[in-house]
Amino acid sequence: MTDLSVRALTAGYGKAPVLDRLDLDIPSGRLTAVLGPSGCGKTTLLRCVAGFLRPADGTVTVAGRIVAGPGRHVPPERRAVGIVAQEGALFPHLTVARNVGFGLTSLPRAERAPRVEAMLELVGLAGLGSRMPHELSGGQQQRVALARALAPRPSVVLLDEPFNALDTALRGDLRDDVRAALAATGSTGVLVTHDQEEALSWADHIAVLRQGRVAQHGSPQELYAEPVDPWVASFLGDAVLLPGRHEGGRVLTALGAHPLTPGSDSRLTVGTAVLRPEQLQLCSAEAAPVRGSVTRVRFHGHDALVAVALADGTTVRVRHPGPVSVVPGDETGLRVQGAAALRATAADPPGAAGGPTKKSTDRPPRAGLPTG
Ligand SMILES: Nc1ncnc2c1ncn2[C@@H]1O[C@H](COP(=O)(O)OP(=O)(O)OP(=O)(O)O)[C@@H](O)[C@H]1O
Repeated sequence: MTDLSVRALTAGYGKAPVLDRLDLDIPSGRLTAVLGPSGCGKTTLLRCVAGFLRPADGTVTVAGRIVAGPGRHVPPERRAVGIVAQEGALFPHLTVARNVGFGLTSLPRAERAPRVEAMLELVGLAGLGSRMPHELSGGQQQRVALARALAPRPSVVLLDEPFNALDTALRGDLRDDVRAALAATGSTGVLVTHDQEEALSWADHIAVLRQGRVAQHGSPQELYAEPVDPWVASFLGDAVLLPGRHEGGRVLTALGAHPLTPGSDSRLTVGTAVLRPEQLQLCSAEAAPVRGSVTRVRFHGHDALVAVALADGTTVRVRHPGPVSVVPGDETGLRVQGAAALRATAADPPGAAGGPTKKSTDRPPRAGLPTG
């Protein structure tokens, strides 16, 4: 079942559309992250769903009702869509309780105060209804914004990068609490973000946007293990991309022979093999099937990323748990665990990877990694 469905949505601000016949189904009662590089159209999509922007073409359906389509534009307040903006956007002259109760005009007066109190309790702010927004911390303001969005029992809650302005420690806690509040109300949540880690760790479902279209959608696990192409692989976490050849159910790369992931197209004979740096292990050079020379070590606390140049000049990156004893210049052996996905190398549409983009944060796929 789906609470939000978008079909062939085309929208933008000038001649060239930002969203280009975009299709997307958001599963009901789940949390979906809409993830993509800056400028790919995430906020534009959200604005079309919320009703702040009229699409040029296509439809938006919320809880089975078309709210935007040819000749149809339901105003934002009648769409059953709640919104949590980047920085709360609370009404500064209203108390917390009046902010939360703002959308409850259709509720009988006697039921409003209990509903506001229940929402404040849900977001961990019971008893703070009489405060003014400026008397709250940034995290508390975001909680109020969530309570306000949930109060009218919307079909869908849109969260537009709501954790961005908060420091790292607070972000983690608030994310967990927002997740719990959405789950407790059975809400369908849509989080717009460009933070891959946030999407992977927070969402049940991810839709990756690239240049106004959905490049891939599915569970975080599916997308990480079976990215549809090298661009999605690189965008969603670190990837080791190597020329690969399919032979008898295995992929042959400069790192050896690897089983093919179940989602790989077995008819593809050559392409780009996708591995993750945590699948690679350092080992002693003597007995190793593959050897290389360490060119860089980056220590991150919980793990270290080690760049290793292979004999053919390709550089690959290894994620090693905890501290690591090798230093640049050392010879090391490499082992690979698990399966590799094999994807068509030219799967990207023209300009999608490394080509001109409206903003420049699209990360191109890399075959191996640069040294230094
Ligand atoms: N009001 C506007 N008028 C004209 N162009 C706009 C407007 N808003 C956004 N754009 C352009 O539309 C494109 C998509 O913008 P959008 O805000 O949807 O991207 P985004 O994926 O949300 O990016 P970010 O992650 O940086 O917020 C960008 O090229 C942007 O410059």
